[in-house]
Amino acid sequence: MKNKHFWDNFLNAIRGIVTAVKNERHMKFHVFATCLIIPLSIYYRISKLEFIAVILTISAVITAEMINTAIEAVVDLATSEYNEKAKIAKDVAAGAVLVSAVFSIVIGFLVFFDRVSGDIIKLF
Ligand SMILES: Nc1ncnc2c1ncn2[C@@H]1O[C@H](COP(=O)(O)OP(=O)(O)OP(=O)(O)O)[C@@H](O)[C@H]1O
Repeated sequence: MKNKHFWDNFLNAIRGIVTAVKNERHMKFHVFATCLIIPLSIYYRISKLEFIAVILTISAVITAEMINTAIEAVVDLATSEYNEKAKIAKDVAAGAVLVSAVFSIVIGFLVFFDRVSGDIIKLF
């Protein structure tokens, strides 16, 4: 019985991820970026610590985007009228995505810029 409960919750969570990817343009971009960054990390043999930073960054961005999506859905469910509290909830949730996205760019720059630019220079 407990196991069934666990699997139901697990499947609901997977469904939540699939729904977010299907419906949210930004989520599609995050998945695309992840599919690019992981092989790039392997190709450049980045250190374990750098990889930890990359993974944490990816999960922070995706998590923030999913929470933002959930908050947008709940706010839209609560009101279709203009509401100052609705505005605060949506703006703050969007702000969380922006914070994580900005730091992901900083981490990406610190980890990959020298390596990628070095390879590009070698090409010419
Ligand atoms: N009910 C509302 N009351 C007040 N302001 C709102 C309301 N709904 C949306 N807004 C404002 O409009 C902005 C955009 O809201 P919207 O729901 O279109 O989300 P979005 O950022 O465009 O996300 P997405 O593109 O993923 O749907 C919000 O950040 C908020 O400032």
